[in-house]
Amino acid sequence: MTSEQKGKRAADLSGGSIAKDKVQDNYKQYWSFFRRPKHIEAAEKVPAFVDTFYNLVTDIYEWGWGQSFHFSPSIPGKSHKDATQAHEEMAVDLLNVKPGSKILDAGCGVGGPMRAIAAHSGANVVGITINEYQVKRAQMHNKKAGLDKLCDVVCGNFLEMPFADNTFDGAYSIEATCHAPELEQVYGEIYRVMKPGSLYLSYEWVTTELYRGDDPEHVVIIQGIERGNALPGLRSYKDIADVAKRVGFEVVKELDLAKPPANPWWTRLKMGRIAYWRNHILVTVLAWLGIAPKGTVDVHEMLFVTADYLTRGGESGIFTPMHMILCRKPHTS
Ligand SMILES: C=C(CC[C@@H](C)[C@H]1CC[C@H]2C3=CC[C@H]4[C@H](C)[C@@H](O)CC[C@]4(C)[C@H]3CC[C@]12C)C(C)C
Ligand SMILES: C[S@@+](CC[C@H](N)C(=O)[O-])C[C@H]1O[C@@H](n2cnc3c(N)ncnc32)[C@H](O)[C@@H]1O
Repeated sequence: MTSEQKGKRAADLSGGSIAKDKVQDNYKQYWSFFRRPKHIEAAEKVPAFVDTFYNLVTDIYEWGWGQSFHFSPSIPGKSHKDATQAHEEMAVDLLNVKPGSKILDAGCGVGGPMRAIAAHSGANVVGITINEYQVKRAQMHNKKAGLDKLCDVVCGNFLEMPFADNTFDGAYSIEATCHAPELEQVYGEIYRVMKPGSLYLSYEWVTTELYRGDDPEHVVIIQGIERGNALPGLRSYKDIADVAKRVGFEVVKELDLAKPPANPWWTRLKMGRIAYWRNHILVTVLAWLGIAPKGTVDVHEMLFVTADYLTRGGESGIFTPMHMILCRKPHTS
């Protein structure tokens, strides 16, 4: 059984691993990072800040989006679910792995991509996430989908992974390495744990060639995207291949999957607007009744605003969440 099981219900919204009465404080703490920019600039503080963010948003994401926490180009005549799955399967097809091989999912969320990829390829997937609550959710979903033999999940930091050198036959990361304070650190770690000759694919969040740092509107949009998605600072598309090469990878392919002929990835966000209002009312009532933790309304409002910044980033073409890079770890390094 591989298809996604029915997701979270609004009445099950929690603060992840945070105690119910601490959700509001953690939300304030999340914002305090942006009031003291030095804190997000201090690289060692970033994983804790990202962990707090995912405690706050994981249930809302699952409830309102599904088990795959990423975007995909929309495909005419296909559902969001099918378009998401196609985007995930493409990643593993490019890795060229055989059934039984062992691949890494760096930043695996609650494992939507991992399950689709394991089911499609027959590969064993090991996922890593900084967030303990996501580990529990992912393990539960893996079991429910009958994929727990192929899929394993570890709680840890992808900047220093608990895996030996040359462990994996391939690796991928889907919209996750944008959380790393230094891309070089996470690419370096992924490179270390991959076997020589194997491939790594990443879908990166970046600013595009249309972004102008001297255009105030561009700056507002990008800042809005960073603040609503726990990003220590969006990179330019230009930096990705340079970093990959610097850690030792050969770059096999690099392209922005959002560019035409792909259909816009942000239509799903725009189409959801009526549902977001319904969700807002539901969350407000549940929080008022004491069923959802205090603070859930604030988190939901933050995501509501974020959806708008993301849409503006997509429509203006200054931002893409699917700058794809495919790299090989050379045989001799
Ligand atoms: C890769 C990352 C996350 C990408 C997306 C999965 C999420 C980005 C914004 C999220 C959402 C925005 C609006 C929410 C809405 C108000 C609520 O009612 C239901 C959930 C949303 C649609 C939510 C779902 C997930 C996102 C689309 C980042 C973090 C690097
Ligand atoms: C937007 S989610 C994407 C999840 C998954 N790839 C998907 O598409 O569903 C980003 C993921 O990266 C993980 N992550 C971010 N920083 C991390 C770190 N330093 N170490 C491990 N995981 C991290 C988060 O915990 C989260 O699971």
